[in-house]
Amino acid sequence: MSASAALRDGAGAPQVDAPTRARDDAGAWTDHSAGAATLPPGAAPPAPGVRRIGDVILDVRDVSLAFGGVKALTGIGFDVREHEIRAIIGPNGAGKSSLLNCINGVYQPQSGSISLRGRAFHRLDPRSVAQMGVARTFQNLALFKGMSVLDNIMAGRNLKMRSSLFAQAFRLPFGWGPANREEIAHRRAVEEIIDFLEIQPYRKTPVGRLPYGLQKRVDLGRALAMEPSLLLLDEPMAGMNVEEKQDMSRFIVDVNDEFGTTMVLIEHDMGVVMDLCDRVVVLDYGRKIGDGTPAEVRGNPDVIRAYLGTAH
Ligand SMILES: Nc1ncnc2c1ncn2[C@@H]1O[C@H](COP(=O)(O)OP(=O)(O)OP(=O)(O)O)[C@@H](O)[C@H]1O
Repeated sequence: MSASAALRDGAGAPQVDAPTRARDDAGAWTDHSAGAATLPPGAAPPAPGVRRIGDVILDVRDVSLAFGGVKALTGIGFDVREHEIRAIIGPNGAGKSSLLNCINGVYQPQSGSISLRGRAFHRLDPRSVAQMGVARTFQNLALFKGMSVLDNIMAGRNLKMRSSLFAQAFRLPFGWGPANREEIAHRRAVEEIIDFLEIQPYRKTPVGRLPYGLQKRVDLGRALAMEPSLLLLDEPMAGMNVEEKQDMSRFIVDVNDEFGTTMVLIEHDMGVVMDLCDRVVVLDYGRKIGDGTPAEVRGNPDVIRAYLGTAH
């Protein structure tokens, strides 16, 4: 199926099953679990634990970024609301990764502003942005392939560890001392993530020996270990087969439901985008050409033209 057909039909190739509950095109809540009913737009979610879209937490205003003569982003503005799943889509080279890299502090835009809960990111490095609660997964995985699943996720916990390297290096024996107590608490948190992502059988397996889909799940676990309030997912389904995509879709919905984590994801599979996301930003040649619900974006002539390749 062509990209334009996928966009029109809201289906990627291959199609991924819808998660257990989602919003329909009119913004109504739909719970696909047994006995669930569709609520009118704006109505309260159907059950406790199901997310409520809140106020704007990430505000991107008029962001421009150039690499020499290449304008990667021009005057981009959009917002993300608490508990929302937001997608960034666009053809290759549209500027999606550059935008994510601006949001997590890897790139400093030449103009514009980005703020999280009213706090501007200006000139903040990636570590400081991470300390503000922004975590990220990577298109090409950022895992230590020779280390176990457990140790990789533990490494993601690093930012939350308070005791100094000195204290960790000179632990007191028999489990005493703050560094030991802290490590026990962090290990417990990591084990909970491993249970949540259903990767217990692989906890001691070196990540490099796992199938690609499971490695992507470990990368998600590494990011979750930071307990982020905003999670940036760079092509979480890239390179996956249908079954792996279904699993990852379910975990994204579950993370959003159970932890209330707000998410921004870059994704090429239109079926995934249309099923999972509340609102979609569309980029093309570094400019924003669409922004709205999946239904709005799907019917936007500029977006259709960009995907047909006739917009330029
Ligand atoms: N570090 C860099 N140095 C120079 N040019 C860059 C750099 N990063 C991105 N670009 C350019 O900026 C533009 C946007 O690239 P970007 O990777 O953000 O697009 P994308 O939408 O993520 O593409 P894809 O879907 O192929 O990953 C492209 O023209 C790219 O060549």
